[in-house]
Amino acid sequence: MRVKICGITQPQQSLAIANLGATALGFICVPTSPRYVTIEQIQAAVAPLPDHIDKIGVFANSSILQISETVQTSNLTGVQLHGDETPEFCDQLRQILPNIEIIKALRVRNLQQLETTANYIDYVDTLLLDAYHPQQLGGTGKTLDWEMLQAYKPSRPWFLAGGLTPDNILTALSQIHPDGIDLSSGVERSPGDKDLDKVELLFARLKSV
Ligand SMILES: O=C(O)c1ccccc1NCC(=O)[C@H](O)[C@H](O)COP(=O)(O)O
Repeated sequence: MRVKICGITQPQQSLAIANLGATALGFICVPTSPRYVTIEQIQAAVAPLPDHIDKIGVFANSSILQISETVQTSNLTGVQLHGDETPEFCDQLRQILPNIEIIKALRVRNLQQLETTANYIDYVDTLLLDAYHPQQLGGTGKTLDWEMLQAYKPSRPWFLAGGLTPDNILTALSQIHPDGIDLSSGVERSPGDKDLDKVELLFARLKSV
């Protein structure tokens, strides 16, 4: 299973988290986020990482130009679209960045919204389901309604996100079977400052899955 740790801000934590078992690291390119990182910070965090680690830039309602410039200058391998990007936008981005993984994040609060994820299937590589929050786009620590996701089987790989922690991860995975999981605030001391003990505990617990 893929495990993405999101909201990395400190270059020295990036390799440490990869060495603990993360398969993907996420860098927040949303200026309003407390986890926002500049292109220079992403470059420093990405530089020591081995090739097999996915390096994902997280954007929300950015322009195609902004995204493609950041991807190219930061050596990212994927983008996560965490705003209100349409399927058409994902399609256009695919034309510009054909070899980059496109992950569409959807903030889901009910079954009707869950069904709209089908609109993206033809235009993205991966889906990511996050919790809805009225003021914040991501990193909220809020969990989704896991019961609603028990029968969710899209024809694209998908990540479960939203309020996952070392303490609730096994409960979540006993109920639902995503292709990957994404954690941010559940393995932090404060926004952007990852707690390596919590990350280690997470991977120790995942060994039993
Ligand atoms: O983390 C942020 O601050 C953020 C801000 C704006 C858009 C997206 C953001 N994070 C996206 C992520 O991938 C988080 O990992 C995801 O929302 C889960 O967060 P958490 O509930 O804290 O595990």
